Parts: sequence; C-alpha cells; structure tokens
Amino acid sequence: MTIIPVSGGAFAAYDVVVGRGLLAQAGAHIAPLAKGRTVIVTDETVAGIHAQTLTASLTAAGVTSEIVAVPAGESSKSFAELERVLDRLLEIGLDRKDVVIALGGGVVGDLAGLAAALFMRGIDFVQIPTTLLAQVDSSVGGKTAIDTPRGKNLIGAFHQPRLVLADIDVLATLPERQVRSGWAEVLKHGLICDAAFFDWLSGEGAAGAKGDSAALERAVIRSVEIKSAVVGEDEKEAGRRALLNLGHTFGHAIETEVGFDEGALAHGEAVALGCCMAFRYSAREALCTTDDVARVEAVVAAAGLPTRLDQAGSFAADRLLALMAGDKKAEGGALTLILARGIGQAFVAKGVDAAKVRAFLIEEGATA
Ligand SMILES: NC(=O)c1ccc[n+]([C@@H]2O[C@H](COP(=O)([O-])OP(=O)(O)OC[C@H]3O[C@@H](n4cnc5c(N)ncnc54)[C@H](O)[C@@H]3O)[C@@H](O)[C@H]2O)c1
Ligand SMILES: O=C(O)C(=O)C[C@@H](O)[C@H](O)[C@H](O)COP(=O)(O)O
Ligand SMILES: [Zn+2]
Repeated sequence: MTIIPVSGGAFAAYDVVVGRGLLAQAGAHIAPLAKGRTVIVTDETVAGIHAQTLTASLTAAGVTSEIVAVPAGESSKSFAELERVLDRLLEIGLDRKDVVIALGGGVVGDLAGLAAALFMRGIDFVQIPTTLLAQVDSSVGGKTAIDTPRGKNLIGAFHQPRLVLADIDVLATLPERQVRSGWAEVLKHGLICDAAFFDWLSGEGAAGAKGDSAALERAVIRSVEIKSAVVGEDEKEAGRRALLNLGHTFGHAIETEVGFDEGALAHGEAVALGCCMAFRYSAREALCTTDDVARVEAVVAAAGLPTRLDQAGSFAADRLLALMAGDKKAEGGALTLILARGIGQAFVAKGVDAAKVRAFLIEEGATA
C-alpha cells in the first residue's frame, strides 16, 4: 500500500491510498470519517460489479450506506442528474455530518463531488475511483463539475475529497478502451514535467496501456505524486495548475463538438489527440522540435489512442475556436494554451493569437 498525501495551505490535507484489495477494506478507512451515514453515488455499470463489495465492507465497519446510481457515461454530468442526485440526498435525509462516497470513474467523481459541494453548502466526500483515468487524475485535486452543451466542466466547484482509495484490483474489470483512455492522462503527466517517466511509459511501462497490473500500479503512483504536488501548490489554478490542462484546450473543444453521448469520444481519447495537437502547435511556433512531436505521436499511437483530428470526426475551425475561447483558462476572450519546449517541459502560454490557432486548425484538417 502506498500513501500519497495531498496538502496545501488552502485546504485540509488528505491521503490518496493506492493498493490492492482496498475496496474490501474501504469500511475500515472510511469509518473514522463517517460520524453518521454514507451515500454511495455510483453509475449503473459500476453498481453491478463493485458496489456490493463496498457496502459489505462498510457494514462490517459499522457504517450504514445507501446507493444512488446514475446512468453510465458522460451524459450524466448534467444539470438533470445533478438535480436528481441532490434530491435523493434530501429524500434520504442526509445531514452535514454524513458523507458522500463517489464509487466510479471520473463522471461519477465529478458529479458526486459537485453534489457534495452543494449539499447544505458542502459536506464531506470520499473518492473511490474505479477507472484508470479517475485513479491517476480525476479523484485527486478537488475539481468537480458538470458539462453543458456550451462546453465541458463549465459549472462546478473546487471541493477536495477527505480521502481517496485507489484499488488497482478494480481495474481488472475495466474495458480495454477505458484503460487506454486513462493512459492518455498518464502520458500527459510525463509530457508536462517528467521526461524520465515518459521514457519509462514509452518502454517497459507501455504494458500498462494493455492492462498490465504492475505497470498500472506504478503509473498510478507516479501520476498521483505529480498531480498532488501541483495541486498542493495551486489549488484553484491561479498559475501552475493550468499545466494539468495540457491537451485539454483542444481536447475539450473537440469533445464538446462530438457530443457527450456514451460511445462517443472518451475524455482520454480527446486529451491524447489534444496533447499531439499542442506539441504540433508548439513545433509550428519553433518552441519544440519536430523530433519531439514524432516521439509524442508514436507513443500515443502505440497506446491505441488518436493522434490526428480526422480520427475524431469532421470539424469546422471557427466552431472549435469559439469553444476554445469559452475555455476556463481564456482571459478577456484571449486564448490560453499549454504548450511545450520539449517532452517534460510544458508551460502556460497566455494571449495566444487566435488567427494563428485558426490557421493551425485548418492545417490539422478542420474546415475553413
Ligand atoms: N476532476 C478532474 O480533475 C478530472 C480529471 C480528468 C477527467 N475528468 C473527467 O472525468 C470524466 C471521464 O472519466 P472516466 O474516463 O473515468 O469515464 P467514466 O466515469 O464515464 O467511466 C468510463 C466507463 O467505465 C465504466 N467503469 C468504471 N469503472 C469500471 C470498472 N472498474 N469496471 C468496469 N467498468 C467500469 C463506467 O461505467 C463507464 O461506462 C470526464 O467527464 C472528464 O471531464 C475530471
Ligand atoms: O486537475 C486539473 O487541474 C486538470 O486540469 C486535470 C484534467 O485532466 C481534467 O480533465 C480537468 O477536469 C480539466 O479541468 P478544466 O478546468 O479544464 O475543466
Ligand atoms: Zn483530463
């Protein structure tokens, strides 16, 4: 078992526990936090596979629980599902001493986290991430949100969990496509600030993208170390945290344009493509080399992830540009991109020229 603390001056410190068999021991970890009841927010798929292990473990530890399940998939990050979850919490009669447990992927974590942030102006919540993406990224750092047709995560709150339990064993039931999707955020962490980690991910560690459990565990631990250090320094993205958005300015625009239906572009797929685009844009601006770009594309493609815009669909440059201008990092309508001077050397670029980005999008295959 590895424990990675997440701490910063601005919020109560908490632990990310990474290990095996943790779901069956969750009750013992959660009991000290749960003075009253717990509500497990999950999705219908995860409920059928993993909820019973969790409820049995909570019961054994003397913690009562109820389950609220939402449909699986990105479309549950909506006002409608948020309202439904909050209404169920009210109906169950939760109070401020009670705890919400998010059992699932990033969709459940973002939705349940936002519900916990809003319920009676904020109650505690625990993250039990069951996808690779949620273990390496979304369960850590306190970003919670829903989507709207106008863009990803535009309605949300910063609300840190009290505890994160990342059980590597639950990844055994994850569909291969979802393993690959989570792998994109792992690659992103290497690309941002750890070239040695990226080297490992491109060699021995690449087995993780195919589900190798030992490689996955190492990838989860290193990713959480990287993310927790950034979040500890800059909880609310006043500066350095924006680096974690590498690939997301392009990626979120593409994801929104494709739509949030189950089976459409997965978040990690959009991020993988967005990282390749950010590196290509960086090379276009002579910030990094074309060798860097070729390496990033090769590693992303080897993981079975998209590298080119046409793999995600057909897009109009102006539509993507408008969505990018609505990104949360934009300032006064001016674009902010995360660019790179090389692998492991990402930086925040503010006031990026929209005309250049438009020309780049057309080069990438978007229509004028
Ligand atoms: N808050 C953050 O910091 C942050 C970071 C990254 C991504 N995100 C968000 O996370 C979301 C994507 O999360 P995701 O990729 O986990 O998708 P997801 O939550 O939709 O899960 C993917 C699919 O896997 C299924 N699943 C989950 N765990 C399973 C398991 N152990 N076995 C079998 N099936 C399982 C789910 O039912 C779902 O169908 C996006 O909305 C993205 O914006 C948030
Ligand atoms: O934690 C962060 O900060 C991130 O940017 C991590 C991203 O992988 C994640 O997708 C996040 O939800 C994006 O945040 P947003 O502020 O761009 O919506
Ligand atoms: Zn992401």
